[in-house]
Amino acid sequence: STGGAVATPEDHDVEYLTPVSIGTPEQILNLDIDTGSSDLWVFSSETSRSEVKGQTLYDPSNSSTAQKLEGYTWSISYGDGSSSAGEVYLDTVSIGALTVSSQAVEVAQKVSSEFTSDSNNDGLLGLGFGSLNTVQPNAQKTFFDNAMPALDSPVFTADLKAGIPGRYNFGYIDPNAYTGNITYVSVDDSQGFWDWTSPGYAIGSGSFENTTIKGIADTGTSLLLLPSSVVSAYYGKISGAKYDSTQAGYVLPCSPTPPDFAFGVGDDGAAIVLPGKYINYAPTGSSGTTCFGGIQGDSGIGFAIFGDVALKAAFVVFDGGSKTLGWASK
Ligand SMILES: CCNC(=O)c1c(-c2ccccc2)csc1NC(=O)CNCCc1c[nH]c2ccccc12
Repeated sequence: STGGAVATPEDHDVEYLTPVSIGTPEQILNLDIDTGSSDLWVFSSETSRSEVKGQTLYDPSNSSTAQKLEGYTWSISYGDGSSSAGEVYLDTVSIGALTVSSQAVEVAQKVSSEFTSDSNNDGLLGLGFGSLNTVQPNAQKTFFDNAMPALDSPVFTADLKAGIPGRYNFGYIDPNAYTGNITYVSVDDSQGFWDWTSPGYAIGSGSFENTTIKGIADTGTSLLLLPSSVVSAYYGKISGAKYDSTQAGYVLPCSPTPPDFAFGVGDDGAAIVLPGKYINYAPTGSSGTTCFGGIQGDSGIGFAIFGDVALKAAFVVFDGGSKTLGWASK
C-alpha cells in the first residue's frame, strides 16, 4: 500500500498542515506532521473549552470505530515550553489512501497557550521513533510504525516547499519530486530522533568548511538551529546582521538578499543549498526592513535541528527499514 497528502504552509512557513482522516464516519483534522516527536494528539471534544480557539475537534463519541483505552493517559512538553495532555482512544486513521485501522489517537484535555492561539492547527502527528511516545502505562506506536508492514516500501518522504503546498508520501519515492541523486546517510535512533551527521557547510560562494554537525531532521521545528560557530560565521558575512537580545535571536536587513547557505550530506561532496531568501524568515517590525533569521543557534539543545527552513530546500526520504535518511535537491 501507499498513501500521502498535501502539506500546506502557514504564515512564514512556521508549520505545515496536512489533512488527516480520523474515525467512522471520517472526521478530517489538519495536523502538523512532526518527525521530531512521536505522539499523535488532537484537539477534541474533551479539550477544555477555554483552550480552544477555532480548531476542529475530534469527537470519539461520533465515531463508531473509536475504542477508549481505559486508564491510559499522555502528557508531552516541547523544548519551546509548549505542552498538552489527555486520554487515549484507538481509531481508524488515514492519510490519503493509506489507512491504519487501530491507531492510538491521543485526545487533548488541556493544551498550552501556544497551541490554543494556533487556530488552524488541530494537533500533531508524530513520526519520530516509538521510544519518544508519552502514553502511559504502555507506549503506543506511531502511524508510520503501524503502517510500515503494509507499505510497498518502508519509507515516507517529506517534500516541503517555500510558501506553497508540498507533500508527505508513504510507501514510495516519487522520482519526479527531486533532481539528481538521493544521498543516504545513517541515522542514530537512540534518542528517538532522526538523528544524522552533516560533514559541514558553505556560505554563499565560499569554500566548504569541514566540521561535524550532528542534528535531527525535524518537520515540527520551524527554523534551522545550528552550532553557534556556524551561525556567527554566517551572520558575520552580512553587514547589519546582529544578535538582538529582545528578539532572542539574530536579525538581519531583509535587503539585500542574504548569502545562500549549504549543508553537506554524505562523504561524496553532496550538499543541500538554502537560497538566501529562506534566511529572511519573517519581518520583525512594521517597517519590513529588518528580518528575523531563519538560521539560529542550537545552544542548550545538545544537537542541531534541521527544521522546516532547511527541509523545504530538499526532498527527504525517512527510511524506517534501513534507518537511514535520504537527501536530494529539487
Ligand atoms: C521548537 C520546537 N522544537 C523543539 O522544542 C525541539 C527541541 C528543543 C529542545 C530545547 C530547546 C529548543 C528546542 C529539541 S527536538 C525539538 N523538536 C520538537 O519538539 C518537534 N515537535 C515540535 C512540536 C511543537 C512545539 N511547539 C509547537 C507549536 C506549533 C506547532 C508545533 C509545535
